[in-house]
This record gives sequence, C-alpha cells and structure tokens, in this order.
Amino acid sequence: EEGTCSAADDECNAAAHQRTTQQEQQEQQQEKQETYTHKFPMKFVNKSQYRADVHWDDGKYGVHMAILEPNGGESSLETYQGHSFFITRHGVKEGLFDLETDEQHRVTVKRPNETYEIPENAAPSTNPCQDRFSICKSEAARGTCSWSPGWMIVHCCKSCDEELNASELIDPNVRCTKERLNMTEPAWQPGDLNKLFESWAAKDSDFAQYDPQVLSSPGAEFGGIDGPWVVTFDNFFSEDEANALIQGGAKVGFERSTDQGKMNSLGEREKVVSTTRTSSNAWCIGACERIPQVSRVSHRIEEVTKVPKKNYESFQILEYDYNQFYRSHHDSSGSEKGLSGHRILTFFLYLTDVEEGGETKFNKLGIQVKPKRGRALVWPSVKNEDPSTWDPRTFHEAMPVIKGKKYAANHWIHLNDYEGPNKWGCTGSFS
Ligand SMILES: O=C(O)CCC(=O)C(=O)O
Ligand SMILES: [Fe+2]
Repeated sequence: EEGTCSAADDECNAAAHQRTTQQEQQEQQQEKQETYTHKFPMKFVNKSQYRADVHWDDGKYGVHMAILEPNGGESSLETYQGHSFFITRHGVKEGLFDLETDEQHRVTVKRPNETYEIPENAAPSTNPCQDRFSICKSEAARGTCSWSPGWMIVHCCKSCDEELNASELIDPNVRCTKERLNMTEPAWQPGDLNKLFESWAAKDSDFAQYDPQVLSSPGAEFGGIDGPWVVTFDNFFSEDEANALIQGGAKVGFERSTDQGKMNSLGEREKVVSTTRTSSNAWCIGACERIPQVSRVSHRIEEVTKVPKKNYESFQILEYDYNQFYRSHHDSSGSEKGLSGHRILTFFLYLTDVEEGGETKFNKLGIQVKPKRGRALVWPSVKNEDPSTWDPRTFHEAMPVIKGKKYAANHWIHLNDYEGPNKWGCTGSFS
C-alpha cells in the first residue's frame, strides 16, 4: 500500500502507513483469539551440533520430553497451546543459547503443527552463570543457595550470585579446592587396610557379635582363599533396619540406574542409562537418611570401619527384579579420582533373601556370595601398601535374579572427605 504514494507525498504515505499498522494489529489480534483447547502435535528439529534435550517448562525444574540428535535430529510431541519448552544440552541441564542475544532457546506453543528449529549455531552461553529453571528465584529466596550450594551454583547461578558469589564459584577450579573445602587427612595410611580387616578376623574381635567370615585374605593367612580381603558379617543388621532402608529407598523413588558420562566445563557429568546394569536404584538422601534405623546402620558402619561418615557416599539402595543384573565392574576407576580420592571400601548390605540368583560374584577370585537379609559384604578397591592405588583384583558382578526380588544397599567409602565436595558440586553428581 505504501508503495502507491509518490515518495514526496508525506500525507499519503502517513495515511497508508497507518492503514498498514492497523491491519497488522488486526491480524495479530486474530492470531491471539484463535484458541485451541485440545492436545495437538508440535515438531522439534535440531540443526545444532549438540545432542539436545527438550524440556517442558512446568514452572519448576522442567520436565524432560525428548532427546534430539545433533545435525538434524527430529522429534514430535503432543502438546497444548501456551505451553513452553526450553532446550538444553543432552544429559546436563546446560541451556543452548542464541549467542548473539544471549537468550536461551525456548518456544511457547501457539498453534497446531508448528515446527521449532534449533539453529545450527545454537551453543552453550559464553556466560556460564545462568538461571536454568523457572524455580531458581524462589529456591534462592527460601535459602537453598546455602544448604545446597553445589547444585544451586550450577543450576541457579544468577539467583545465588549475590549470596554466594556464584559467578566466581561456578568455575570448578575455584569452587573445588582442598583449602576452600577444608579437606581433612586421608582415612588410611599404608598398612591401615590390613590392620582393619585383621581386627575383624581376630578371634577376639570387638565385632564378633556381627559374625565376621573371611572369604579371602592376603596369603589366606586369616582364612578363605589367598587374595584381597573379602569379608562378610552375617549378622550385621536387623529385619526392621532392612525394611527401613527399603522403605527409605521407596520414599526417594527407585529409578533405572545410570552411569556417569562426559564432564562439561562446569563440572557436571552427563547421566547415561546403563546397559551393563539393569537394576534400579535410589540415593538415600533427605527424608530417607533421617529415618532413625537408617542413620543407626550408617553409624554402625562408622564404628566398624573407623572411617567417618563424611567420607561416605549416601546409601545407594538397589532394587533388582526378575532377570535384572549388574555386569562385571569395579567400584572405583583405575584413573579418575578427584578430591575425594578412590572409593577405598564397599560396605554392601543384603536387605532381602533371594530365592534364586542375585549372588555377588568376584570374577577374578571365584567367590560368590548369596544374598541373605542381615548380611553385609565388605571389600576394598585399593591396595594395602598404598591406599591411593587401585586394586584391580576386586572386579565383581551381580548375577541375574532368577526367583524373588533383591534389595540391597551400598555405602561407598572414600579415602578423603566426600560430603563436602559433594555438597559443593565437586564430584560430578549433584545429589
Ligand atoms: O548387587 C550386588 O550384588 C552388587 C552390586 C554392586 O556391585 C554395586 O552396586 O556396585
Ligand atoms: Fe559394585
């Protein structure tokens, strides 16, 4: 329309411009008035080089909806008008951004059958200090920055910046130093491992009430075969305590077990659904950890191992249904250790009797331990002569459950403090 006036005719141009503006407004209004109350499809296309996740913004932390492969991956979702979705790198909640505007890629659904395209140049922001979730501000307001700083610094950096200086601490090299975390001395010096297990194996052991059995010891000197220490306590906890651990796990919720994938620059590790481990697990934190029977068992483990609880990962409660297993693995990795050092000791509890299958098998030792409620199985992942070196002899696996259901619980015990580094997001997991 504007084109029909001569360039010099200001009045004509102004009138035409006004008509155009009115028309646009009308069109916009019409668009707004179109409402859809039913569910309809929407398509996402990922042109970026990052494997991406689509999350529905539920006003809280978002709900994971789809995975999009890089360089053209697609997915369709059923959704509703007005729903919003945000895009992150796969496996971590680090947003994918438009680097020019520093806005995270997100979309609010307007009408059926739209396609949202994540452009080729989408990438993590150059500013790592972002609020990733709608709930960040209110979490910060209720004090979460101080009681869960690691998680909050990484996920709600903007909202914790004033209180914690999160924009500095988001760099794991700044956040995760021994000095900042007041790390104490290693739990074991060379020789301490043998001393501990020998004290359990001794005839007059302080812990004879728990019925220690030696399945393997160096030189077979204390019983069992010749090998690394492997010991059971056949009467370590009560039925009531076993049930409390299972209920604690249910309270937190059992989820299909994941492995830890690659680490990003913020110190987060990608969660990868495990193929070598088909069981489910729950980390016993919060309400689970506060169950009196649960903390009583942890305390007993402290007494027996003489390693303080701050070196432990939270109880991990395991659930194996029919045919579920955990293939051969080692509880510590040969290389990567981090501030907390190796897992030096596994304190493993059988919470149920299993009718058939579900044994823990030490592949290199030819030892197989049958699940039995009340039984604890304990073995080291490091060497007596040097507790900071890995002992490759203690590979093990959980045999498939053939009949019945297996519940178990793990305390993984580290050479150094674990709770502090975990709280500050320095272990790669943010539980
Ligand atoms: O379930 C078992 O018997 C062993 C589990 C295990 O090795 C683990 O959780 O690391
Ligand atoms: Fe294990």
